[in-house]
Amino acid sequence: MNCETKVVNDELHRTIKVASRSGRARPPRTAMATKSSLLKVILLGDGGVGKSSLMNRYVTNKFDTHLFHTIGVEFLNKDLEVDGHLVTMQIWDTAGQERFRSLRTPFYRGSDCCLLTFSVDDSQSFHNLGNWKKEFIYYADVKEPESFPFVVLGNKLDVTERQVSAEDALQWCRENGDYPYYETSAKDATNVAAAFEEAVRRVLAMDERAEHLIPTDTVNLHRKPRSSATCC
Ligand SMILES: Nc1nc2c(ncn2[C@@H]2O[C@H](COP(=O)(O)OP(=O)(O)OP(=O)(O)O)[C@@H](O)[C@H]2O)c(=O)[nH]1
Repeated sequence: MNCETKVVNDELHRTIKVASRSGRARPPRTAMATKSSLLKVILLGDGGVGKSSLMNRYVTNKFDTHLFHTIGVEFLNKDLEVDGHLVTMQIWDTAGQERFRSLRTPFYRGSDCCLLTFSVDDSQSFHNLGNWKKEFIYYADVKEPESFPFVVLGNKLDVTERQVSAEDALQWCRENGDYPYYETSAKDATNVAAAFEEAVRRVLAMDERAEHLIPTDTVNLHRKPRSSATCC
């Protein structure tokens, strides 16, 4: 793959695990931060739907018609500014083929957003979205799946023969958690940046909500004092 791509080793995996955690356990990023925050965004979906191509298109603006299947995981970083927030998006591309399952699942933990990807010319890849979501929630150990930010991508929009309609995809998104849906083409770059930026917006919105939930230790001033026990 591209020379910027880093094949993840165990040492790096440990570092990433310490840096972030799923289930929104870490403190929220400050609004309008001057320092860049690190966001881990993971691409999941069947083999061949175009996950590596989407990542490469977004980060390097290149497209390759003859990509090898990903084995395990790879990632690329991209710095960007979204709505005044500086972020470094760490995009994790995973192997979609079933035979590489055990090589990809250890890297789900710590993801801030999951991009569930299918190809609009492959109905099976669309029907498998639910399985990808389940696999992610289980291995990432997501504590609150209902509020976890998923974004759905229907890739290969440039192909002429579709097997999945936009209506069906939108319905799946509505019924499974009201997820944003983007139809993309890694080949001609349609909507690729918009989809990744939406992932960042979803994460930042989660953080802002978390900031408003300030836990307070309250004392009930109206509670009757317990009658003092008689001594001896
Ligand atoms: N026409 C078209 N082809 C695409 C598009 N995106 C990817 N492809 C092609 O689809 C094939 C598979 O793309 P990959 O990016 O390797 O797919 P993947 O999901 O990463 O596959 P795995 O690594 O096996 O999980 C390649 O031949 C790409 O050139 C697209 O938007 N349009």
